[in-house]
Amino acid sequence: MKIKCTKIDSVKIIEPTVFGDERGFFMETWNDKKFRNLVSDKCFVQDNHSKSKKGILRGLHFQTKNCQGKLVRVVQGEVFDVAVDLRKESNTYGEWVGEYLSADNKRQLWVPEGFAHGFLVMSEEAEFVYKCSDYYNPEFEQSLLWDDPVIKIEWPLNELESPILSEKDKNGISFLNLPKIIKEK
Ligand SMILES: Cc1cn([C@H]2C[C@H](O)[C@@H](COP(=O)(O)OP(=O)(O)O[C@H]3O[C@H](C)C(=O)[C@H](O)[C@H]3O)O2)c(=O)[nH]c1=O
Repeated sequence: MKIKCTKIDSVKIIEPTVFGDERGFFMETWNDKKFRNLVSDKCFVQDNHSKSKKGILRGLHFQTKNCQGKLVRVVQGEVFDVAVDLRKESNTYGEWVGEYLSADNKRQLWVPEGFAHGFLVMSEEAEFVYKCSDYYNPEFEQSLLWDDPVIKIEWPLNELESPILSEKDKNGISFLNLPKIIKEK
């Protein structure tokens, strides 16, 4: 596996080693020992899987308690995946990074705790799977506005007027009104 840096120090791109043959391909999508040695000492407690149609934007979500680190990848289609640094002590606080993840490029993104995360579906359909370093805690889940005027994420909307959002995401909070992110478990 290859680990690549992004413009935010702790957000990493992971390119797994793909073994192709006449049957198709094989790859290790997660190996605890390699992940801990090369990426982060976090362990995972929950796997998630979602399917979305083109133009859907899920996010930008974060939890103010039980903050979740996420190892994300796409198993069908393509998304533009975004992480926003919400760690007040970070020198990249309020900055974002975006990467195209697809079933074809097999790239993964490590989104550490303390980030808001979301993605825009670029293909007709996309299936998104990811590992989380803590449990879902709806009581402490927040949605940061996808088009926050301070963060200024450059979503590749292309011909889309605006993305398709859940009611929760339509009513997200602005960066300037962020609650204190609580690190405790
Ligand atoms: C996240 C989650 C949701 N749910 C239930 C709650 C709702 O009844 C239903 C759909 O939830 P939601 O609309 O929040 O799903 P997404 O919009 O895909 O949320 C995710 O979107 C972005 C991409 C993220 O990074 C987060 O992991 C996650 O918040 O699943 C659960 O039961 N467990 C869970 O861990």
